[in-house]
Amino acid sequence: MPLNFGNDVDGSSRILLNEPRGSTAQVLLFGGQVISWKNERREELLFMSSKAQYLPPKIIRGGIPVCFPQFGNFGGLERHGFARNRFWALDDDPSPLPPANKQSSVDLILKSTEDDLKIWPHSFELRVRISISLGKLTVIPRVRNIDSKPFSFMFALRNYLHVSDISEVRVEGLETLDYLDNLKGKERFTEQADAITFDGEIDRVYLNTPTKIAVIDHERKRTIELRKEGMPNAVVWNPWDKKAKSIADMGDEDYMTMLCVDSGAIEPQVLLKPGEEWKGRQELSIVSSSYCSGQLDPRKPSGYPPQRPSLLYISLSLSPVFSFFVSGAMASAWIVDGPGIASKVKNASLSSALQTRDCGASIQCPNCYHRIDNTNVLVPWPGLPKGVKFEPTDADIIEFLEAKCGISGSEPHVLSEEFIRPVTEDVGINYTHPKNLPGTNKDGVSAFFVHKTVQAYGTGQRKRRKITPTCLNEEPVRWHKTGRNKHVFLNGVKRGCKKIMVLYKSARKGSKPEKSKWVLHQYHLGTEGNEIGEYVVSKVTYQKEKVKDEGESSGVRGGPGPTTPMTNTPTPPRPVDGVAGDGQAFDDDKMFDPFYEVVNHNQKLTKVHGLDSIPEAALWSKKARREEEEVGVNLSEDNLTCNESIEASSSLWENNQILPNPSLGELDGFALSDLENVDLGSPPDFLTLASQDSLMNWMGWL
Ligand SMILES: O=P(O)(O)OC[C@H]1O[C@@H](O)[C@H](O)[C@@H](O)[C@@H]1O
Repeated sequence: MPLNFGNDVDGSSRILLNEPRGSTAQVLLFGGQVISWKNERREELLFMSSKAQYLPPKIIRGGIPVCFPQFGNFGGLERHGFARNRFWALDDDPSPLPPANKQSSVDLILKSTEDDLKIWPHSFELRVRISISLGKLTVIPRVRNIDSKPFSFMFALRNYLHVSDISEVRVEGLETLDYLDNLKGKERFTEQADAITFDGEIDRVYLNTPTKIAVIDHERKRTIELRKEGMPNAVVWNPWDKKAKSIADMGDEDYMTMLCVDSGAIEPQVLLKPGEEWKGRQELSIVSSSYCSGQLDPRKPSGYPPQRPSLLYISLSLSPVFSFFVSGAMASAWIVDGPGIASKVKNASLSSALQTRDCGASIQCPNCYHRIDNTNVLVPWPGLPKGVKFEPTDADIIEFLEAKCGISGSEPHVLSEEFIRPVTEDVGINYTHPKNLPGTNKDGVSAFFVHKTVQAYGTGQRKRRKITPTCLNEEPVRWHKTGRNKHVFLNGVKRGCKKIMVLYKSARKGSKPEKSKWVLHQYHLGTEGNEIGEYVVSKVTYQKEKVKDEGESSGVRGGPGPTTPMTNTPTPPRPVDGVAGDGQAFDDDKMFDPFYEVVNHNQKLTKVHGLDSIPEAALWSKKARREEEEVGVNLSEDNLTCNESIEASSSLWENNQILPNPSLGELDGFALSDLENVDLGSPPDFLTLASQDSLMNWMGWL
């Protein structure tokens, strides 16, 4: 396939790279420079100055300029060398690299000219291969010495990253390293901060850096991971306001939305003998909303601040996505050696000292960056601390599903991979009694499963929710949908749906089906009636009696304040279609408004909706109710399910002989108890403690 070219206003060509999911990159022959990289949502990931000039031989401020054969003013040549303001050519012979797939990759070459040799007397060939794949931009630079004498050079890829707000950005992976400070005459310092944050000009060349560096953009909930080979330096540059004003091709406020984190071979320089070739590699990839410190290069030294006793609310490292609540001093309270997380640690090819220090189990508060000290655990494989509860929000689960179904283009969060367990058996979650599911417990801690949509729904339109007893004395039970589906919003956009189901023991003749305390939340992508994606997440919970526990009340409400604010799943705009938010579920006015009685005095409605109808009515907004009154009773698939349950469980009920009692007292109790089940949206601001036993059980299953 031929390369895709676009023409610039100045007549020069830009090469357009694209990959099937829609991400793109643009590359100029001038400077061999990437000037744009967009993800599949067409979001630009690289910064381009608002005053960028495309006027060769002027440099272009933004994208990824190539600095060669010098970086900055580390030598006597023009700043950052001359490669960035030369016209490069397409490289037809990128050997020894195999020919590029031209749809997503381009090979460029810059050869020294007569004029260049006057400035820098070394014959060279500088090549870059630029390729994109889903969520990733790769640059492979090579320098070949075609001279008769050795030469040394510097090389850097200046990555102008586009960030939402520089003061909300953090760079991880450079802590404890030495750097040369360009603002202080290249004096050498040691990085003291746990992570680099920005509140002023910065211009540093970090030495001996690890292969992975993370640029975490809190506001955008996005992390760019920089992986590099052959380039031991990382440069961090932001001119801040004063310097930005002095840079002609930079807008006064541009510094707020940019950060350069460069890969470089600067100090030491690269020495090449005649005929030799140097090769580097850089990958920039988007790591969805979260990132785990422990995943950074394990070779990096880690500093741990002294442990803080007392209560801590923590979230895994860089993102407030997965929430945990931890109680008590943590020194000796680690759950260890579950075959899930811990087995990874065991398998890591690290010394045992490093495994216990930086094994992926280290956990950091996203607000104060306090990292829990796990250096003093007695047992060798730290896992999760005592009392830690995996409690993703609805939005987290939808994000996980998007990643799992390949829709977001990012990898599922590392913890979601650990805790949302895949079920591959033909028998889906819906057909197994929840008490028999692995990892479930009656302590109020939820178990999470991801499984194929077909395993959730069976075949056809009807949703199979009847659970076949596994032994003779087991009662038949069935999931009943309760309440309306709840839309789940990501950044204000409806991206998924949550169905809430309660397990009922099927009714015997003459009695009502008896509600159990098992609750199932089933999440799918898309909107109601337009479900998409191959997978569904099921969250199974046994609702514990609400007993006021000392630990809970002190820890959850009245205890010393956590150091970090809780995850804030953005409150979505109120849906226009009348779906109630969690807050509405407890709105007494709505629960006991006149419409409520109307619904339940309407025999037809009561019969059709059956058990599902009452909490649903309580949850409806008035607007939705009015709409439904106008259009009449809507026989949804859930109504069918109810009919299905009627057939299966009770002939009396089927014959409408045991309608729910429409008296207020009965309805009151009924609605309230069901509403307890209906809540269960995003977790509350402070989570209750999970028992260590339940986690042990869970991890045992893992
Ligand atoms: O304006 P340029 O040449 O792209 O360089 C930008 C900055 O790059 C930094 O690396 C240099 O240390 C600064 O001195 C310089 O201002």
